[in-house]
Amino acid sequence: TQSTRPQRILGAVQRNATRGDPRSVVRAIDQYCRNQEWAMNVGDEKGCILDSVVSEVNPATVLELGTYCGYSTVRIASLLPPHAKLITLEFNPEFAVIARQVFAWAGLEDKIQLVEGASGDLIPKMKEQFGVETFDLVFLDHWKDRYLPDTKLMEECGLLRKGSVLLADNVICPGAPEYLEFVRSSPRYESQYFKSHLEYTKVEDGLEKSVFLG
Ligand SMILES: O=C(NCCCCCn1ccc2cnccc21)c1cc(-c2ccc(F)cc2)cc(O)c1O
Ligand SMILES: [Mg+2]
Repeated sequence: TQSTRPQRILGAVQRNATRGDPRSVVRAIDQYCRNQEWAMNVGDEKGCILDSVVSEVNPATVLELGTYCGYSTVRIASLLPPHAKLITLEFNPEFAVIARQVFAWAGLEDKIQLVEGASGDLIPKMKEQFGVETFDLVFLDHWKDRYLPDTKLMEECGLLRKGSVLLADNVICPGAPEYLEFVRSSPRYESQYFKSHLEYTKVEDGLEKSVFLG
């Protein structure tokens, strides 16, 4: 039977990366997706911007919306301090199966908690079910039309504190126009655009970093 793209990405990791070496896992996925077949990982160019924001925030609690194969999850988790907590939400169970194996190959399964389901259902349960107070960093990389409603939902659920950082992928391509308009015009957010390119292409894309001012 035909393999899926996530299965082929996992195969590339298992063939080319070293167990327990997160950077080699990231490199193996980037080489496969650049040379063999495109996939919607944040990629190496935007990934460096992600790395710099994670290092600057040095978060104790991280929420990632949109796991896919776990590429950005591995990038983030490999930069976290020892007792930090990374929760990543994935809607597609097939993606979740692959991502868990990628985390294991990277040796990061103890730092990452993958939860399956829809953000709109899971965000209101974060405090009671996952013992989270607030998130220091949120990486938005799921359905682009959910960026804005989920940001408002996180505010309503008290999951953001003064200084919480939202980092959103794909604000140009595929685009999240309502989200961009909101964070750039709201007095409760300080936003900054990091111009880059759509993963593995020359098409413009970028990350929007927005600090919640409380
Ligand atoms: O669609 C994208 N990502 C979202 C995938 C689905 C997420 C589903 N999901 C996960 C957790 C979760 C929780 N709640 C609800 C839903 C949830 C995406 C697309 C492109 C892209 C594609 C084609 C093209 F021509 C150009 C660009 C590039 C990217 O970097 C992307 O990220
Ligand atoms: Mg993306």
